[in-house]
Amino acid sequence: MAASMNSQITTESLIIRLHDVNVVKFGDFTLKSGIQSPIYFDLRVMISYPEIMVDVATLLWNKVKSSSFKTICGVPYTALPIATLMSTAHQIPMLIRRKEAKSYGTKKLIEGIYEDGDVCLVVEDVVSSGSSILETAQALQSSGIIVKEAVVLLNREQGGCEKLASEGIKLHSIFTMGDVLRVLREAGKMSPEMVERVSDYILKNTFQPNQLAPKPKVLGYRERAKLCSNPITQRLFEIMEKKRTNLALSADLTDSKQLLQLIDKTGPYICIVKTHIDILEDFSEDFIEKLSQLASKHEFLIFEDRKFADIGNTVVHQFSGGVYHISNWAHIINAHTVPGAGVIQGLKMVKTQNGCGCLLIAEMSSAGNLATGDYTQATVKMAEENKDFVIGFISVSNLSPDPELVHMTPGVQLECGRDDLGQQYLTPSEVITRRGSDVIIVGRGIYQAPDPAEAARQFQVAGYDAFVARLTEAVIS
Ligand SMILES: O=c1ccn([C@@H]2O[C@H](COP(=O)(O)O)[C@@H](O)[C@H]2O)c(=O)[nH]1
Repeated sequence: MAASMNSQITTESLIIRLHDVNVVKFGDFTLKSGIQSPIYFDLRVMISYPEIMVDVATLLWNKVKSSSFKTICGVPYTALPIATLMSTAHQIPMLIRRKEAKSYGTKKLIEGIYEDGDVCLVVEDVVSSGSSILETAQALQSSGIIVKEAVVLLNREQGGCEKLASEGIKLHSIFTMGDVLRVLREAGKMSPEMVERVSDYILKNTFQPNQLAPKPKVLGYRERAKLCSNPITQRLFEIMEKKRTNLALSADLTDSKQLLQLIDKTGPYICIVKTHIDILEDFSEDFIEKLSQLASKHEFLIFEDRKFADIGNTVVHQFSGGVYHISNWAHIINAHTVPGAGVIQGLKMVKTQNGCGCLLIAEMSSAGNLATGDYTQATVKMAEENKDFVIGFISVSNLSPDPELVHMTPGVQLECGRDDLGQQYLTPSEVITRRGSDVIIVGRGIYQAPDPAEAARQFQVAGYDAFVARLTEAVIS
């Protein structure tokens, strides 16, 4: 490793200082790709140590100063302040990539001044699979900016460099995982056993250039059922296995007689009936009794799509009381996380008839919805912290590798498209095979079809085939 231009900073001394301020952590960590790692570099800690930030920015700059670029762009968020330091110290204009395009105003993905064909250097803190650098590079490229090089503090040596090279991006790094292990071992800050454990992990967890990230193992429904501690998810996966279906019927009719007929006809093909009980014109206790009888007859769970979204105290009453007494009959409910964790605590307090699991609405299918980015991530965290009651997500993608958390996706039809009010449709194979969701939720695609039972059968086959394709792909890759 070379000493930097600033004679005070060597990469060795920087590694030791990063270790001493707790940037390097040992344990069991889940990386962005979903795989486990015994070592984690939390470089966000650096912002509390300005002198380290300046040294990192200096080292990065020295590494690339002979390259040719007109602007620099940090991968959000940790690399943003580092890129800012490089920009101000060397008077190189900076660009910022938005994680989501604004839905108002300029709707820009890239902030800052640039012209078509400008060359931009991407700055990042750590690279493992290379996917974060690639996301930023692709956003820049889609705005007409050329990305040929990226610079990173730590290359974890898990295939990111090769992946970026295969996409035409040359990666420069200050140090590698091998350097970290050597320096920390020589300084007596890492035991030989831990060095061996990490080296072994790196050897076994290298990303292939044609793979954005190693796919976590795809489990069958029977295996998932066995892994679930919550009786509702256990039961759901058992039904999915037995009936070979991942189809939830969104039973959005307003007449109870027609609704019961629809459910009876489609019952053999579904694992869940999703209701909006408050749209029924003629709700009665008798309807609930008949719905529960159909649930036993056809073996499906009842999901009331009430979307609780109030403070804990209020949702207690909404769930247990009022006209509908949802807690007496629903197996599954759902909640928005906008009120904070109190909504989960409130719902969890209610005594239920069937035991009840809650899905958190982490993403939505409708155009322009705000359940994205940090909101989605915070929702995933809430789910992981409340697994005694939260059984998964309403989402349009796979958000957690945890086999106990189930993903259910609305906005599904046999062809992609949209309705006039912002609903956006994906196909079963997009949702299940490519995006890794578990359950397709289908409403109008079934109940507005000329023959709803036949439509349900088609969705059952399409959804299940899509799952088998995901299993098969996982085995082959
Ligand atoms: O993000 C969401 C959350 C819930 N829904 C509900 O799913 C069904 C979809 O019905 P389709 O007729 O298949 O469009 C409906 O009950 C929504 O309230 C959703 O669509 N998107």
